[in-house]
Amino acid sequence: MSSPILDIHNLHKTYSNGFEALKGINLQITEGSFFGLLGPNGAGKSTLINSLVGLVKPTRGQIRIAGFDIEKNKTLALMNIGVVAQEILCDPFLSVYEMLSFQSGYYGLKNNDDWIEEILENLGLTEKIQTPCRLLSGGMKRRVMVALALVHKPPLIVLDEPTAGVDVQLRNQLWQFIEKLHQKGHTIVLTTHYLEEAQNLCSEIAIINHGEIVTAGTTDELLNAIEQNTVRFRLIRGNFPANLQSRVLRLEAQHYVLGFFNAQDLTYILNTLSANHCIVENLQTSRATLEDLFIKVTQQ
Ligand SMILES: Nc1ncnc2c1ncn2[C@@H]1O[C@H](COP(=O)(O)OP(=O)(O)OP(=O)(O)O)[C@@H](O)[C@H]1O
Repeated sequence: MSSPILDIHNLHKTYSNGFEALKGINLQITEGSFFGLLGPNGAGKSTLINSLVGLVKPTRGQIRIAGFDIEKNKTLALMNIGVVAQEILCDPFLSVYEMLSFQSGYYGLKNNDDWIEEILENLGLTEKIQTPCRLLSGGMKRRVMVALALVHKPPLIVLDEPTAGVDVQLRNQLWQFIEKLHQKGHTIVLTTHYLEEAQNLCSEIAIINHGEIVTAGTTDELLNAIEQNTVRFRLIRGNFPANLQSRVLRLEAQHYVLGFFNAQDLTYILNTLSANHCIVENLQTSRATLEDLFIKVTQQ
C-alpha cells in the first residue's frame, strides 16, 4: 500500500471566540486516491482545508504533506499541494496570464508557459488570457482560481466546493480536467454538497460533522455497510416466509420492501422465497446512496 500523501494527526482548531471547529481530526489520504470530504454546513471542512495551507492556524495537531510537516518544512509541504479555496481572490487589474505568471514566480518556477497554456486550454480560458480579472464573469473567475492552484503541478489537489454555483458546462469541463490529472497520478481531495457527484467521482469518503470525522472508508464499503439497499416485490403465490419477517422495512401498495446489505444477502432472500414456494412479481432493487449514508450519520 502506498504511503499517505496527506497525513493529519489529532488536529484541533478553536477560533478566537472560543468556538471549537475541529476536535481531533485523524485522516490519512493515500497517494493516487480520489477522496471526498463531506459534511453539512459548518461541519469544519473549510477549516480543515484552510489548515493545510496555513490560511487557518491549528490550535494543535500535525499535518504532513508528501511527508513534509507543514510547521517544520512549510515550503516543501506547500510545493506538494494546490488548494482551490471557496473564496474568489484575484487582483482586478492583472490579466489572467499575469496572475498565473506571478503565481509561478511565487513557487520559483521559470519557463512555466507550456503548462500555463495547457491549464488555460483545459479550463476553457485560452481566449481570456489577456483579460483583466475585473472583466471576467463569476464563473470565469472561479476557473482562474482553479488554474492558480494548479500552476506548480502539485501532486495533491484539494478543491473546496469547486462546482458550487457554476454552470453545467464548467462543471463538466472541470471534472474532465480533474479526472485527467487524477489519471496522471495526482491525488484529488474535494468537498462538495452534491452527494451524487461525490458518489460518482470519489473512491474514498470521509464524513465530518461538528468538527469530528463520523465515518470514513471506501465508498463501496460504506455503502455496503448500511442496510439501505432495498428489494421490492409483490407476492402472488405462497406465504411470506417467517424467517424474512425481520427484513421487512414496510408494506407499500401490496408490495413488500425488504432491506439487504449486499449481493450475497440478496441471494439469500431470493433463495428463501424460492425454498418456500413463493412466486413474486414486479421485483425491483435499489442501491443505498451516499445521501442515505449522509442522512444516517449526520441526522440531516
Ligand atoms: N474565523 C472564525 N471565527 C469563529 N468561528 C468560525 C470562523 N470561521 C469559521 N467558523 C465557524 O467554524 C465552523 C466550521 O466552519 P467551516 O467553514 O469550516 O465549515 P464548512 O464545513 O466548510 O461549512 P460549509 O459547508 O458551509 O462551507 C462554523 O460553525 C463556522 O461558523
